[in-house]
Amino acid sequence: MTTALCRVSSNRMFSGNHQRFSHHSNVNHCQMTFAIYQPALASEQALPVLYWLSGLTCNDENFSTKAGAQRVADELGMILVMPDTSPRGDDVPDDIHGAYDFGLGAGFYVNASAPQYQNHYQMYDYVTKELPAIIAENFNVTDKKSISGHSMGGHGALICAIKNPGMYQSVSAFAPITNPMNCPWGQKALAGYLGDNQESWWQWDSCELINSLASDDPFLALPLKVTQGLSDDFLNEQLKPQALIEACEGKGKVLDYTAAEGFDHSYFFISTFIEDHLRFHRKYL
Ligand SMILES: N[C@@H](CCC(=O)N[C@@H](CSC=O)C(=O)NCC(=O)O)C(=O)O
Repeated sequence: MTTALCRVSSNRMFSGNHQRFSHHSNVNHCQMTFAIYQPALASEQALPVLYWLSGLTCNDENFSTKAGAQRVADELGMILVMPDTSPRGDDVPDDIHGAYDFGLGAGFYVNASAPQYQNHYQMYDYVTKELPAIIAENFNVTDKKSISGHSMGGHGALICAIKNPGMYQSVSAFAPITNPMNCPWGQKALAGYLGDNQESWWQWDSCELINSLASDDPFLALPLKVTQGLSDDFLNEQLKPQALIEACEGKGKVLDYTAAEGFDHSYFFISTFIEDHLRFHRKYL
């Protein structure tokens, strides 16, 4: 079924255009907005896509305006697609206290099964199925795609890659929440979106998913890069990079891990390392 796109804005940027579109989402049952950066080269040939998943409190504009990714994407001939982090709208339920770490701006890229959230919070299906189909239908893209993200979105990128062998050429993350079953942000999100019965939680936890992989799982050969600031205020309580390192080691998975001295959790950190990540992905796209 064709999805009607409504152009929200269009700005010339480097050789190409940074644009925002809204559309009805059939999986989230609401209007969604995404951003896309297309180098001018996209008018001559199909280009590969890097999907970027942002973190808590973000919409499509944080990465677009703060990371400085478009200049490098332009040089490398890559399209960037930047979805929102949750469903939106007056009838979309939020955190009951309006907290920043659940509900609006905090969809965690899972498919909710809890009755009060399952109608709208299907962000995993949105970023892995509905949005890629919309992009393929409306833009000049190849079938090559990679995925990256920050914090909640870094974890989102990891689970999308682990759960979809063959879909992505590479995956990377900035300061990802690695083990949501074992940190306050993750426990709150999984309890809220999936319910208190923890039996299904592991299916949305990157470390647990890696632990469950067979020795010949294609994810174990997928290029994976993670950069973590060592002055990140969330490092020990929420992010726990060691859990991911150990999960990868347990499966003999190569992880290109950089511990960046002095960097925090902000977009100052992301903007410093985004070029490294885009060049990393371009090698595989
Ligand atoms: N209370 C803080 C925490 C929110 C925060 O730091 N959000 C990060 C992502 S954290 C994990 O998913 C973020 O990207 N913020 C947006 C930005 O533009 O920096 C707060 O409300 O700031």
